[in-house]
Amino acid sequence: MKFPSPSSAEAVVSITGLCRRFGSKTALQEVSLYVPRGGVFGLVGANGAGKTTLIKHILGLLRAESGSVRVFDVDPVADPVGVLGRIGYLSEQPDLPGWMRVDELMRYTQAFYPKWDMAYAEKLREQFGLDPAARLKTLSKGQQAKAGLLAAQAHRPDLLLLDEPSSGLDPIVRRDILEAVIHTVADEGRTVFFSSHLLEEIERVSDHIAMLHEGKLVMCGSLDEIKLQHRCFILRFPTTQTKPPVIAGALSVSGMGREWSVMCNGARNELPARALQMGAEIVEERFPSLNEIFVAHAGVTASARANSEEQTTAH
Ligand SMILES: Nc1ncnc2c1ncn2[C@@H]1O[C@H](COP(=O)(O)OP(=O)(O)OP(=O)(O)O)[C@@H](O)[C@H]1O
Repeated sequence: MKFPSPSSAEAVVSITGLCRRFGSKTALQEVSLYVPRGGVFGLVGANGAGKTTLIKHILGLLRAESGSVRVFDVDPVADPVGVLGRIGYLSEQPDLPGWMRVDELMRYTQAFYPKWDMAYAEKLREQFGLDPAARLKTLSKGQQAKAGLLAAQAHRPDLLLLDEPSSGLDPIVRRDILEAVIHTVADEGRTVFFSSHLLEEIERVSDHIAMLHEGKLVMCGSLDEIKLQHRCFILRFPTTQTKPPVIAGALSVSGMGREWSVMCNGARNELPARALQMGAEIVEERFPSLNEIFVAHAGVTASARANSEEQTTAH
């Protein structure tokens, strides 16, 4: 699947045809995506979709099996110091030294980053309500996530990379973390790359999104464009349809009897005429939620795989 790409000068991350297998398991298959400079880029996908594997390639922790990965137009495996010095990274389970106090963590992390901004770190510490004297192992899961975010953010990285940063946290801590993320972007020219399996979270904070499903990129683009391109129609047929009607341009069709819900991607002007030709009337037209869009695209991938498996078995 091809998606529009900015020029490499505009892209903070530029991934082309990336494939990765672990034994017989394909974790990433021909993934190409471009993260533009500035704004929040949300990577969404169910558990096991390949999000962490993709992030590990951006960090240079995994070498591309095939395809290429460029971060700031540099290969992160060939130049880890050059790339990692400009990235702030927070993983799903931040690996913090439990014996350290919060203020020690701040001084310790400062040693790794020449651009560390202690005044900004202090501001974040206060904003997150972290006691400077508290040992990290005594902090709650939410407080540990905030301490990890502080350490990832206070050197004002060009790219803040967050792998499921709010996984397992309560709604208030999630909100605090997302707000800190949005403020990071308000710092001129900074980019946040944020992975989550929570679509509503991605929808709330992202300007651009990419959707991974079973290692494949099923959609990528600006959130506004994606939402505008998709449309849902409820069609009513004069008679009961015993199987889903085949409508050119439909991404997904669901329903039963006389009423069927049809989602289209880019064919919204043509679809009403096609429905009319089939004798159906449109009883409702609306914008689908991001969740509905994701499910429709994931379903297309699943049925394409089932078809190709059927063809392989037939040969
Ligand atoms: N080191 C590894 N060895 C074997 N299989 C792996 C390894 N790392 C990842 N995988 C497999 O690759 C697939 C993608 O895993 P990945 O962790 O990238 O998904 P994810 O989208 O981040 O999932 P989650 O939301 O659960 O963290 C999974 O099927 C996983 O089991």
